[in-house]
Amino acid sequence: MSEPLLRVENLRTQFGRRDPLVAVDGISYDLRAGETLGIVGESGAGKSVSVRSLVGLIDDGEVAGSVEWRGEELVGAKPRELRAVRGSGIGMVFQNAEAAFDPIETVGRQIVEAVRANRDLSKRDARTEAIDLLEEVGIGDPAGRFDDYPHEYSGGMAQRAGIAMALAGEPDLLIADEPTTGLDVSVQAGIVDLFRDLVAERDMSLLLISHDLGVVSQLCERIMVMYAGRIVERGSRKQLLDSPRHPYTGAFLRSVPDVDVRKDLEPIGGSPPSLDDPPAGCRFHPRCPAAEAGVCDGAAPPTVSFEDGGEDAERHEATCHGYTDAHPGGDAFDREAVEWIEPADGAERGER
Ligand SMILES: Nc1ncnc2c1ncn2[C@@H]1O[C@H](COP(=O)(O)OP(=O)(O)OP(=O)(O)O)[C@@H](O)[C@H]1O
Ligand code: NI
Repeated sequence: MSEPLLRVENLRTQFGRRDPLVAVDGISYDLRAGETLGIVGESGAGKSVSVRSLVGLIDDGEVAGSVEWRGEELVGAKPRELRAVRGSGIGMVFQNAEAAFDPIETVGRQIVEAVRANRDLSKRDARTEAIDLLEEVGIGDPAGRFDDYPHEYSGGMAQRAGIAMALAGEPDLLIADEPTTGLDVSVQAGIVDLFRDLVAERDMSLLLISHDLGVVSQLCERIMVMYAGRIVERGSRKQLLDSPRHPYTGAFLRSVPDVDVRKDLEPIGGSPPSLDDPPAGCRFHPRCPAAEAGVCDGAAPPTVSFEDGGEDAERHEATCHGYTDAHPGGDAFDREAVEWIEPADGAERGER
């Protein structure tokens, strides 16, 4: 297997010192070339902070842990190095595309600048490249729209132009944070198709953040579920959608419209905890229908692994007390399926 492009280890981001708010609390994952990984979760789970922390975009908080990009450590790297990585290796797309542009400069000139910042091209060649990029992202009449100002683009076109900006440095990884949120449903579908084409044609990796499981499951082979600053479950799209193992994942799936099946939605009761004083034990326990007093509110839950999904199965893991003997369990917890149990930090090893 090739070395991962991105290796995130125990990433932790906090804001404030006296009463710190830990927005991202020790998350780890790898991303290899060509992989598509989605992070889903409710508002406030720490999804955006987690990806901004990767590339030096947290200016008023402290980032700890390790983020290796092609073997190069990014946590604590110099601003110049981080800018270089953001310019060429990693492209970023945000929800509010218009904010990626300077309102008083034309879209075309800004893309030319982004192209030239990363590649040694003449002005003329960079202009041709910028027009090609606008065409690639689906802007009709790209040469004609080159001299438009950002506000002259519709929301969907601005998002496409933002993607063109992110592609200007020929990135190997595209990080997109809620790239379709706030757009009309029909416009969203076009953006999803665009990402799918770009990933396939450019052989890029994609790290997609969204509260919209539909969008993530259309684009990502692997999915991680984040709750209150931590990853509570990870696996392939099929593993998570067909056999969710964490009660939060199950509740999350029941709370969002299905990609293709109509069903009754059940909102998750209660609200996510505040991250400046999270609940002890499993952070989901106050909302969890299967929570067990004395177990789930005690030690941090263990991470358990499941072997499902057939031959090319992903690593499927959930961080939950329900699979240990300390928990009375029930139908929701298929203990037979657990292959091994690894204690999370500070958690006791669960007996099988
Ligand atoms: N600059 C900051 N200073 C203090 N707290 C912050 C800052 N940025 C984010 N937070 C807090 O960090 C937590 C995680 O926020 P984040 O934006 O990552 O959530 P999210 O999962 O992306 O949610 P959403 O779907 O609403 O975008 C929230 O409690 C938020 O208030
Ligand atoms: Ni966010």
